[in-house]
Amino acid sequence: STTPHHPNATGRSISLSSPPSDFAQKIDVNPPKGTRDFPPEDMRLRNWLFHNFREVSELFGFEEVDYPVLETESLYIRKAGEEIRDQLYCFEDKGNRRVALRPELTPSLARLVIQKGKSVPLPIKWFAIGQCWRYERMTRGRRREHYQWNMDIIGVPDVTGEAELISSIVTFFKRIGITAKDVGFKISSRKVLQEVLSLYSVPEASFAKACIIIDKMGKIPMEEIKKELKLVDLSNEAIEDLLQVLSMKSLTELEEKLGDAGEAVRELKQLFSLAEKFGYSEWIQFDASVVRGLAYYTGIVFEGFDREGKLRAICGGGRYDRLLSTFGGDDIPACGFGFGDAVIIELLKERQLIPEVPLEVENIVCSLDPDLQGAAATVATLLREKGQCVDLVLENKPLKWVFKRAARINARRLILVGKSEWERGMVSVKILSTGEQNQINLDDLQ
Ligand SMILES: CC(=O)Nc1cnc2ccccc2c1
Repeated sequence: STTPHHPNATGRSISLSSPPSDFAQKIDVNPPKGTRDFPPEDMRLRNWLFHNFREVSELFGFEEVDYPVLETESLYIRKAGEEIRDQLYCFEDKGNRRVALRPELTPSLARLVIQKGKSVPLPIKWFAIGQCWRYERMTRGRRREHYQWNMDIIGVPDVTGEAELISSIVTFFKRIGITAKDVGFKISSRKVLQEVLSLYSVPEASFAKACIIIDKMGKIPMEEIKKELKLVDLSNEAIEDLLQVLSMKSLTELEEKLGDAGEAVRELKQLFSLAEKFGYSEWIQFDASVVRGLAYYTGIVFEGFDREGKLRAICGGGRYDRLLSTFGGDDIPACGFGFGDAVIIELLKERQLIPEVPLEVENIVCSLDPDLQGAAATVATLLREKGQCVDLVLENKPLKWVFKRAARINARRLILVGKSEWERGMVSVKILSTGEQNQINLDDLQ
């Protein structure tokens, strides 16, 4: 080139034609606040986790779906005071549209089900694994994105839907080595709340708001809970009664309070009896304090928890029979759950159940002679056409370098293309674990 070159400290030549300021522009190599990169080792663990999500979903006959990470903001505008609404990652795009990065997957599912309408026969059993976003002040230093596994059953009104969903999560836990000693499910129904509030003629509009307030029990002081419940028109009597019911841990106790005629007790009894048939009774318990923090739940709600009580909820879900109709769709019953990718990894670390997911490449192929680079490519292609993984050494490197890389990528075999062998249509194959080395005819290589 014509421009003068002067080696700088690193010995690499700098072309002075570009102004020195170009070199001051070192970008910030970290991802945006609250987000993560997945370098290879982390990506292998994530793939292991998602592979198990997928395998279980397919074991239960569910079909995979996906939606855009960007949705119209109105999909999430609910007036029940949810945290997910306060933290919506929303903005106005260049077409002046109000849009949002999805904070959860269920509204997208509802949108797609309505879009598909009668063309999709019921019951619908869909699953998705998608990245979800929230925007919160970094003061809390919490993550702004996570991946969620969702499974949903649309069109099944009975608690057989919820029983099936819980069975799929139990199946997942078992697959990755988690037992009923490690985690359990707290199960309740929002109909418990509904039936208590109906004793006090609380307006329907207060129901969802009351649920969201009650979901904060244990996270904010009880005085604050009571204050907020008053603000949504609950009388002191109603509040006291409600809090007493929410502390119940047995269905018998609940039945004494509500009687056995209401839907709440009946459905919970049905669910616990189905759990027996599915074989996961030891995993579940009734706990009236479970309401979950999403406004659209209308019936059974459940959450997976770690029995040591160190971690936040592992997963959660329930019945949402009104969501489709609030989006203008038909009155179709639905239930589903969300399972985040963060707490489960914390739990696996706690239990020393994080799997070894090593990089494994069957072969490393290299030529010892610059003139045989093409021959090495031929050998690599031949093996790849047989479905064998090959790391092809792309430059002429000393053997010491090749052995080091072979060890790092966990290669089983080193295929050496040398001049004398190649002339006889042979290559040298070294099994790296034993050191055994043979000369193999190219046609016999597999
Ligand atoms: C533990 C964790 O990462 N939680 C998390 C992270 N990002 C989210 C984003 C949207 C909704 C919920 C979220 C939850």
